[in-house]
Amino acid sequence: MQKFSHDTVVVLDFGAQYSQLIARRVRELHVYSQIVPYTISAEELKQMQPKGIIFSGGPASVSAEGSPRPDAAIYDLGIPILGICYGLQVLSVQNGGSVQRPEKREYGFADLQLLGKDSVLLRGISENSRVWMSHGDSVMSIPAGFETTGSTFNCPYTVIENAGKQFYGVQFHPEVVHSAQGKQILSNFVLTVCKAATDWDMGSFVNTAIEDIRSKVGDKQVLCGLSGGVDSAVAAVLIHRAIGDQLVCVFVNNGLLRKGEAEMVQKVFRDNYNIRLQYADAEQAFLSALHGVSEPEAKRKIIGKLFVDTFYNEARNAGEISFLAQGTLYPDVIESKSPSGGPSATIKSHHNVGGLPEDLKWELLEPLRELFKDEVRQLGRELGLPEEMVTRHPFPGPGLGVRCVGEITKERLDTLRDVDAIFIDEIRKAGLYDDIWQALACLLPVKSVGVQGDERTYEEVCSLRAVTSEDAMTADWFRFPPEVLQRASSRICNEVSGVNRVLYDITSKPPGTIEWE
Ligand SMILES: Nc1ncnc2c1ncn2[C@@H]1O[C@H](COP(=O)(O)OP(=O)(O)OP(=O)(O)O)[C@@H](O)[C@H]1O
Ligand SMILES: O=c1[nH]c(=O)c2[nH+]cn([C@@H]3O[C@H](COP(=O)(O)O)[C@@H](O)[C@H]3O)c2[nH]1
Ligand SMILES: NC(=O)CC[C@H](N)C(=O)O
Ligand SMILES: [Mg+2]
Repeated sequence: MQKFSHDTVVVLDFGAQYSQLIARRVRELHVYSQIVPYTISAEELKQMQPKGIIFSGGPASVSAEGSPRPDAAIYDLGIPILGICYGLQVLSVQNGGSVQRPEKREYGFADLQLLGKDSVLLRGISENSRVWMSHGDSVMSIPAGFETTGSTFNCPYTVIENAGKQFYGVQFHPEVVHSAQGKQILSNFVLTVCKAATDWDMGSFVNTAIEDIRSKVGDKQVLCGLSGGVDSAVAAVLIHRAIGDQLVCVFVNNGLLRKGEAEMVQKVFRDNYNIRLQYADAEQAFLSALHGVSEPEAKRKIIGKLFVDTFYNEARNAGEISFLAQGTLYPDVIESKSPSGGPSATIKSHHNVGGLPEDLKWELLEPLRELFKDEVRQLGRELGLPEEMVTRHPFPGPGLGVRCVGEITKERLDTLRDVDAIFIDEIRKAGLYDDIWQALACLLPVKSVGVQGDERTYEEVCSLRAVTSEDAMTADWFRFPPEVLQRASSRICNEVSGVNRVLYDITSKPPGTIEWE
């Protein structure tokens, strides 16, 4: 590991769903941040010379045997540390404090009481500031040299510190928006305690990313899966800036695309960019492999593998390929598996992460892997991508395959394409497209009885979904004016043959996910 080129705060990942959110909050302060696995040695960290270290939360209990511990020599590096939740607990235990699981767990909101001590970490924080908790274990005694600066009703040691050593710990999660002054606390740590320089922005991300891509790729060839979505478009333009014609893009028509999409994507790219683009018509291969499959993870694995097979096929016409580039973002990674191979839970295998074959014969090039969607949009603007491209709703690689709930057939896909097109059209006509993070339609594996023109019908049911979100990690259902849903519903039943019932999905994430499968 080399020294970072910017002042950096590293996040030691203990498997929290929120690790990358911590990094992103630090970047919002214009300080570079990167996640590293908790297993990193103190020696490696020393070489990287971070200005500060944040210990993330994590699902384990510090009292459990084999629970994750950082290298204890980290405490001798003289680098400021902030422990969050599990991070606080591990910091306490390794320095001589104790942690136990009390009867009462604490999930949700709490009011932070300040204990009247002058704490740099708590500067500007108000009495009873709302904080968000999610823990079963609690610190029961703090290490020698530490003092408590904040508490809550259920948790006496909510904020602890050893100001001399610049070690801090908080039991709540300052990185989530529900902690009202969380940003201020992170800013106090990063800017005041660590004194990190605020020299990071998307412009410097572009320069660093271009340098990284050049040094990784050398004079080799890269194949990039281009979907027409914002992530792969940004990745392709960024990589093209770095290595020019060593890049070839492949757009796969997997038969699971939306109405008119294949034509549209090719046109936008051929009209606007001078990037080599190959079109792969793989509809038959995808549909026959998916025939009779309805289990979501099985579908995802099949689709992931077929994407790669298609890329291999296309590579034959593209020269000697060494890298597969994808527009993978952080939320794709965290839901599929822990970024550091650590202990977080698998929610679903995103086709471009958990769905990739283990013996992929090319190296991966994923320059956006650490970023969230809104950061990628910012980057797209920085790179001059057209606004309609930058603001497009996300569309998953497995496409309508995971929206045709149950069995996938060409006929059901065509029906779904028509439903989707009407829904999106009505959203655009109502001027709501940009207020919504993502809108989608699913076809459900049930039929319902209806009456049309005095005749009994027994046909498919579709479900419409629209959500608001910041980063796809959590989402809420969009509150439509009723007339928009009404227009969409009557147009769908009138214009799409084979559908006689329309539902609107009012599930947030969690407990739902955005896609149905
Ligand atoms: N039809 C496709 N052809 C080629 N590559 C694809 C296709 N669909 C997805 N991919 C690859 O998988 C990656 C992940 O897909 P994902 O949908 O997350 O990103 P995206 O399509 O680029 O952007 P968005 O999230 O806005 O839809 C893409 O960046 C791209 O590399
Ligand atoms: O490229 C992708 N490949 C996938 O396999 C995949 N699965 C979900 N998504 C998109 O990710 C976001 C979060 O989706 P979920 O709440 O359904 O997990 C939403 O924006 C989903 O559309 C995918 N994107
Ligand atoms: N969110 C967390 O980091 C939780 C820490 C630990 N697993 C607990 O339940 O207390
Ligand atoms: Mg997409």
